Amino acid sequence: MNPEQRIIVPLDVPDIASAIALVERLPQVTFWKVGLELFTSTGPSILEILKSRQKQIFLDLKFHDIPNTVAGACQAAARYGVDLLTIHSTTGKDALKAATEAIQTGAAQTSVKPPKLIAITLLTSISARQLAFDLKIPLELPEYALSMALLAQETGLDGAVCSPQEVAQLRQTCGDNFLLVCPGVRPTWADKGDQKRSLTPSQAIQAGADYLVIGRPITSAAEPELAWKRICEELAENSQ
Ligand SMILES: O=C(O)c1cc(=O)[nH]c(=O)n1[C@@H]1O[C@H](COP(=O)(O)O)[C@@H](O)[C@H]1O
Repeated sequence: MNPEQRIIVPLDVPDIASAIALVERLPQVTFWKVGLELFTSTGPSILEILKSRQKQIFLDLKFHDIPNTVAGACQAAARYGVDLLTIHSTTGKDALKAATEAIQTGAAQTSVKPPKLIAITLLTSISARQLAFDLKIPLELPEYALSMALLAQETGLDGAVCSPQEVAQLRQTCGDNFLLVCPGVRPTWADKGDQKRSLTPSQAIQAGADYLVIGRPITSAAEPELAWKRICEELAENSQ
């Protein structure tokens, strides 16, 4: 895979017109993420639009509910024929297991490939301090993120979403066949915004990420195509 194909750009926009405008402005992007904002606003029509343009789709709905509800949602999502789908590790073993079974059922109903189901370990907007003092988790952050990834792996999920700061450890422990997707990635020249545990795109790839989710550094740039190009050039330079 060339470095550009490792970048997933989120369509974090409020409506379908803005989503189409962004997709048309960045024709080089092969992998788009549809998340809570856009899917809640447009429903599945945006997925059909992306598919008609031969794009890969990360449907990032971050499911978090009881096993029965999560299974129903996963089954429905898998019918769309998307490439990646998210669920929180903290739904627990029963819900994760139910989800892995449900995506097979859903995909079979529409004769599509099941999505890769990946687990959120710990949102990249949470700092070590917030984990300890707000969420009252009595573990060091890297240990917590790793335990959430291992829970997902043991339950049969395809991979995990983690911050670039934890990806090396997860790669080492979970092995090469476990898909690792890193949001919270920031080039040196971009604002961190609400991301708390970031590294640069090159650092994240070198640490073992399969895919990077990079949003605002590209989508909020005055000229998104130039920001995209700059990131791709930095990745290419550092992959030699
Ligand atoms: O699942 C995700 O993609 C995700 C998980 C996570 O822990 N942190 C995180 O930022 N994301 C998503 O990654 C994207 C990051 O966007 P930027 O911060 O603009 O680069 C957003 O669409 C988030 O919803």
